[in-house]
Formats: sequence, structure tokens, C-alpha cells
Amino acid sequence: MNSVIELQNVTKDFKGKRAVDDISLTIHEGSVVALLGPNGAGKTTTVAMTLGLRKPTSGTIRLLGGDPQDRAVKDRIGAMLQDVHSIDGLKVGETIELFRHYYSKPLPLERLLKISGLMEEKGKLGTALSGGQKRRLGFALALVGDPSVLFLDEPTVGMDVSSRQLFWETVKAMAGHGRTIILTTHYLDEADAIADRVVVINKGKLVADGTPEEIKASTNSKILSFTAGHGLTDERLLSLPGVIDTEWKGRRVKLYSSDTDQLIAAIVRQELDATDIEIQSVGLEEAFQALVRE
Ligand SMILES: Nc1ncnc2c1ncn2[C@@H]1O[C@H](COP(=O)(O)OP(=O)(O)OP(=O)(O)O)[C@@H](O)[C@H]1O
Repeated sequence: MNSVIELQNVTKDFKGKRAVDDISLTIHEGSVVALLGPNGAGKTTTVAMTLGLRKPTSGTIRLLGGDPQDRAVKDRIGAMLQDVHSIDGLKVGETIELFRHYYSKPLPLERLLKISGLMEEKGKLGTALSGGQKRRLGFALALVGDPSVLFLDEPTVGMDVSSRQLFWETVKAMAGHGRTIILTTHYLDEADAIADRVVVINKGKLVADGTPEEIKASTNSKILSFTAGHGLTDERLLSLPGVIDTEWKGRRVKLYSSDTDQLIAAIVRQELDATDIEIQSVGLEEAFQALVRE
């Protein structure tokens, strides 16, 4: 399988502060990769360097076998970044037309409007769009050059539920046609549903890399939840076997434990005031939280 992105020992410092710390990563053609990490982890900086918008302090980056700054490489890349600049005074259709001039083989305007769900907004001024519609315009602009590699930085922020659904269906279809997609999102259920590979970055470092299933399995902890009586304190619960964290919602408490068999035995033995006990596997959200916990 062809590798379309190769990062080798990439580091980026901003005025002495390390934003990206020795990341090496190879991404293959046709994959959908979710880059996850808490705020400030270094996701946007990594994407910006891969796009050639920022230079790494050290390390090397190859995009489609070439330098990210090469014209021929740029022509095959689409990016939807966090700030979508709608050009003041231009209508949606005009903004897309303007971008079409930058590419050697742009997609037709009508097709771009259709893919991004902006048919009815064609004549609207960019500045008059809602937040979700602006994101869709950003998507249309990212697709203008019919890119082989598409970067989506928190693409669904501000989109309503049906826009999101339509958006991810479109992205999935594009991946089905051999496009490589790299996305960042804070909505982990979306990453779980769409990505075939999840890369977790924390404090500039790569801390996990695998399929969503592998990432979920990597925590080797499960959740035991129950309704707790008033006498039960966090301190007491944290002293139970394998318990690494607790999470309360009213009187309902979730215990994250590496050994739920021992835990349930202890609850029974110690006659804790616990009712409606349930055990479940961790989701991507919980696995992610465990990976980035200090
Ligand atoms: N231009 C800059 N100058 C100085 N520091 C910067 C600059 N850009 C980013 N940083 C710092 O680098 C670190 C990584 O930032 P980055 O935007 O890559 O994180 P992120 O993972 O994309 O976060 P978020 O989820 O909040 O978008 C942060 O500590 C940030 O403050």
C-alpha cells in the first residue's frame, strides 16, 4: 500500500516551548485517520506542518512522496482548517469560483455546491452564513481541486445533527474512492464511527496508535457502575480493588477498574450500599481519557 504521509522525528518549538515532540507517523493511501488529543496537544501544529504551512524545528515530512510546499503536491491536497475565511462581499458561489481558479483541474461549481449541501446558499454572501454553513463552505473549498488527501480540522463544530450525518457520509464515500482523510475532532463518537485508525497525541507526543478497537482494548479497564447509598465516599471507592477513577452523576457512580471481578467480590464482601450494579466495556471516550490522564 502506498504511503501518502510520512513524518519522521518531527519536532516543533514555539519560543522555547515544545508543541510537537518527536512524532513519527506513516499514513497509507485510502485510510481515514483521526488525530485525537486534548486542547493544546499539538494536533493543529502537526497538521499545519504536514500541509507545509509551518516548518518543523527538526525532522522530515513527505507528503505524496514530495515536499509539502511543492506546487504539484499542493494541487492534490485539500484542507478544511478551523478558521474558514469567507471573503467579505463575495457570495458562496463566487467564493467557490475564486478558489476554482487556483487549481488545474477543479471540480464543477454545481458538484461542489451539491456535495457540501450549499445549493440553496449559492447566492448568499459568505458573511451572512451561519456557523454550520460556514463549515460547509470550508468543506466545499477543501474539495475544489478534487484532492487525493484531505485534511479536516474539527470539521463538524457548529453543524447540526443532520448536517453532521450528511458530512460524514460524504467523507466515508470519498475514502471509499481511495482518498486519504486526516481529521481532528473532539467528538470521539464521530472518530469511532468514521476512522479506521486513531492516533492520540498528548503534550506533543504520540501516545497511542491503532484501530478504534485496539485503542479501546489498550486501557484494559472496565466500568462498573451502581447507585450508591449516602454513606459511600470517593475515598472509600478509590480504595477498592483496581479502581483508578470515579465519576458521579447524582447518586449514580462509575468506577473505572482494571479488575472488575475482584471489585464486585469486594463490594459484596464489604456489604457496600450499592444497587443496580452494571459492568460495561470502555468506549473510545473513556479509553482516550485514560490515555491522556496525567
Ligand atoms: N503560533 C504559535 N505561537 C506560540 N505557541 C503556539 C503557536 N501555535 C500553537 N502554539 C502552542 O502549541 C501548542 C499546541 O497547539 P495546537 O494548536 O497544535 O494544539 P491542538 O492540539 O490543535 O489544540 P486544540 O484542540 O485546542 O485545537 C499549544 O501549547 C499552543 O499554545
